[in-house]
Amino acid sequence: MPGLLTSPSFPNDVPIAPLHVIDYQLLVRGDAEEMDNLFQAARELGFWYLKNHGTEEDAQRMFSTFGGTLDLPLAEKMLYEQGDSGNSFGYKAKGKIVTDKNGTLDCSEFFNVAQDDALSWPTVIHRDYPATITSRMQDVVTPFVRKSRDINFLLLSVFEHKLGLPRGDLWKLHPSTGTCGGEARCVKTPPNAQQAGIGAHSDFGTLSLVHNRLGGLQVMQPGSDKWLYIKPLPGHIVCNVGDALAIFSGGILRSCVHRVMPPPGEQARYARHSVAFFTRPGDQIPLRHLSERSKMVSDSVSQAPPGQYEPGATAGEWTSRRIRSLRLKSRAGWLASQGTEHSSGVQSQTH
Ligand SMILES: O=C(O)CCC(=O)C(=O)O
Ligand SMILES: [Fe+2]
Repeated sequence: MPGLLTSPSFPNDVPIAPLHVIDYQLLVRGDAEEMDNLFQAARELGFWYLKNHGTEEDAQRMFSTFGGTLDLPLAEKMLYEQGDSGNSFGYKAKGKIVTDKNGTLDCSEFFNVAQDDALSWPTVIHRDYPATITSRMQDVVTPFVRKSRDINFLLLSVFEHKLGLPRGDLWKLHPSTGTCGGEARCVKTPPNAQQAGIGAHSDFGTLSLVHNRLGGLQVMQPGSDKWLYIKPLPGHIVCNVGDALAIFSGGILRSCVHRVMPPPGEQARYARHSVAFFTRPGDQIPLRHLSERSKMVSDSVSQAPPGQYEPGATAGEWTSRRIRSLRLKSRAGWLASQGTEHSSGVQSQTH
């Protein structure tokens, strides 16, 4: 599959975001310095690389499984289209989402598989998927989802500790009973694209794990108006904080605006695939800062405008509202889909 190649190599004349590299194995061992590094990365930019995570082969199998699915004829993929009701699971066709305030439509397609469906397989919780996915659910998708979720839970335990929250406080917002919006995704953008694959947005979940082969992912540092590329590093996951975790932490952890542009330099001639896993809170969990549980969070909330970290919705309601707005294909939808980063002045959406 040519689109999965890492060559031609990433050019060295484009601006690159200076992300911290976090060693997962050091976190597993409870290394205090690495925990500090992770906390610093999540507070500053909300993006970091993760190495030694042990899921590289699982991710490679996801690229093949989902890459093959996205290569199916359009009519077949459309049988699984997510629709306009605010549901994220299934297929998102090209041109369904606005990427900027002028109403420019996106050129990316994705396939999303619900964490709930992967973990309960063969019991269906949300929806059905094409045979290219169901035939690999047990040996590819479910292990990827389970391992990615475990990684995020370890990262959350570090954040609990560093935020002064009681142990388990962030975990329990992601219960294993009931439904949640967590999902695995593969994004594909065509070769020689002339517009954004995914417009500026912040992720609306808790934590995202992104496996990149070709470049194109860009992030904007808080207080800057410049886009910086995130250079794919072999064997490294790009991790980022989503809006829900920014809200729970009263803004201490940053959910930063990012987008997907055509790959830089010679890489632009190829189709680009990425594989991601999104941890999202349980659908019934109220999205609200945890200031009653941590003095650090309460101090942060007390300095923010009233209501900033209290959108007045459950995680499930909020996610579906955002997706519905994104698909309105209008300037109004674009504005309504903005997440916690609206305060930065960047015109962003949430995904
Ligand atoms: O494709 C990527 O590198 C990132 C995708 C992304 O930001 C998203 O799906 O929310
Ligand atoms: Fe994203």
